[in-house]
Amino acid sequence: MAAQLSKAKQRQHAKKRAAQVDVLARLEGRPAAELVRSAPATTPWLVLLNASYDAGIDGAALVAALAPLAGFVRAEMHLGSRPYSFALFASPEEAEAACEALDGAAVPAWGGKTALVALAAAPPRGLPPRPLADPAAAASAVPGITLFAGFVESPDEEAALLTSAEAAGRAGRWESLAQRRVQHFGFRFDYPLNDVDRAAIDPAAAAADPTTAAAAAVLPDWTHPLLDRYTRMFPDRARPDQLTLNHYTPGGGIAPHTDRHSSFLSPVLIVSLGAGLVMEFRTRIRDAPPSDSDPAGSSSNSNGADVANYGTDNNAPDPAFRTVNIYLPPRSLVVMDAEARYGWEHAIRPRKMDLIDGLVVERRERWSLTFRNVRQRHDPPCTCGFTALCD
Ligand SMILES: O=C(O)CCC(=O)C(=O)O
Ligand SMILES: [Fe+2]
Repeated sequence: MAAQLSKAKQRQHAKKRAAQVDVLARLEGRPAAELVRSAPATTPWLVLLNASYDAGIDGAALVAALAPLAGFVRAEMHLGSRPYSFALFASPEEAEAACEALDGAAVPAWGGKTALVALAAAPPRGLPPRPLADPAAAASAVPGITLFAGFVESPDEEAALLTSAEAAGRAGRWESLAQRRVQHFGFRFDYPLNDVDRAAIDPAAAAADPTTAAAAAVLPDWTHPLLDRYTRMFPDRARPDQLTLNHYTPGGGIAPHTDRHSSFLSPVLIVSLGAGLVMEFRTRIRDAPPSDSDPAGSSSNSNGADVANYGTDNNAPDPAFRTVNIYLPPRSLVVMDAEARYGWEHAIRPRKMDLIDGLVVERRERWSLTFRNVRQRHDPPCTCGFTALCD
């Protein structure tokens, strides 16, 4: 520990540290001796006893204190409800030197807070799984998901899209829902009715080409470069004719749902703007009994207008479902097709932060463009076979 402390301060520090070790042992459900040890280090892990998102330190602040220390590899945080985090070093010796340097030091990146640090007796257990960020991993975990980072080609293009979206909003188009606000283009989704309104939004355009409603649906000019790009990537696919623009502030979200099968065809496209975010995908485990947070035992096929009911823990996955978290970076496109479109639900948990690469990152305002093709009366009905989710 920082050597310059007086004897009295050292005693005080040791007491605080012991109290935090007790908290660690209680929350981890293991004796302290299995969790922390005194020198020499036998593992390359440190326990940062009083540094976590709940303790007021986010991922960036945590790393700011650790990155200058020799051999620092990475940190592992919990999303919430723990006062501690973990740090991995390249060797036990480097972990020990880092512990010596940091324990008892006032850390500027933590607002001057005094660090309480211990050598870990074993690697951490029970860390939350990292959201998938790699497109290949996402595609194999949720069949039918294709993630394209950098679909919107530059921050400038992103800023221009957001300016256009905001301008449309100033024209009074925002519709406020429980945890987000939306604007519809082409065709409007009627949440109380739980179906798309098949009368195209732009009646003049519809009158100009009354042959098919799809041809008459007009998406705003500012979306055309994105749709052209998508059509070049997937020349065999129909050009989307419906857009829902969603706007979320931190803490907002969307309940688990599948975009209504009878309202929309496949695929569904989501472009993320302004900020990235972790999206939850889930599919019911066959034969799992209905859980408390899903009392009817039925999944929503509602286009996500309602407020999510996650029971007591806002972050715990529902055991009745196989759940996969995928990080959607800003400017990315995710295409949900096949099983991902029809057999899985997607959701955004209403919280203010996400766990990205082991670090808690505060959410920022996010806009998403959800492009779809309306299932018109002349289209065949859905025959997906995912009966629980199909209307
Ligand atoms: O904002 C998002 O990324 C999801 C939106 C969505 O699921 C929807 O509009 O149906
Ligand atoms: Fe959706």
